[in-house]
Amino acid sequence: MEKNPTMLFVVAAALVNQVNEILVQKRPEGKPMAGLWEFPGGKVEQNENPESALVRELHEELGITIHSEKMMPLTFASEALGEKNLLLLLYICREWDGEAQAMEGNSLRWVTIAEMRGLSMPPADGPFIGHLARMLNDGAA
Ligand SMILES: Nc1nc2c([nH]c(=O)n2[C@H]2C[C@H](O)[C@@H](COP(=O)(O)OP(=O)(O)OP(=O)(O)O)O2)c(=O)[nH]1
Repeated sequence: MEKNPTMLFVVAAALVNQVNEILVQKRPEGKPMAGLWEFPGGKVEQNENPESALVRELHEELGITIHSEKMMPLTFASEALGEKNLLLLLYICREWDGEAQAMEGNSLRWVTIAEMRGLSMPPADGPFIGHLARMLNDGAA
């Protein structure tokens, strides 16, 4: 990333439970886009790869452990975000260890795709909903 300091590199996960609901969390007050619902995740730090960043973020935010072989790349978004360019990688994951809890006090919700369509989410996340819908309807995930 040193050659491209304007890139904001973020990873996030669509955690899908046994009844095809997806976990979303509310961005807390004081952060950009506060109050919007997002997929759990966060910025990739220096010397991390995307998968280890996602494992770390989900452990910090939700107290769960995911294994890199259980996370499947789903899609990505690339768009301007202030003076930077957000590159947001979305993974889908159906298996993890532990029960998701709001370790950082964020509100959490398990939502269906239909419910997700009614939530206010960051602009980059909009196209993710259609990808997830196709994935879940196909039974491919
Ligand atoms: N986690 C997550 N971030 C998203 C989503 N959609 C989206 O545009 N973003 C953006 C919002 C932020 O600009 C960036 C994530 O940054 P963040 O501040 O939440 O990350 P972080 O957890 O590493 O937080 P921090 O270390 O800066 O406190 O990605 C999403 O669905 N999930």
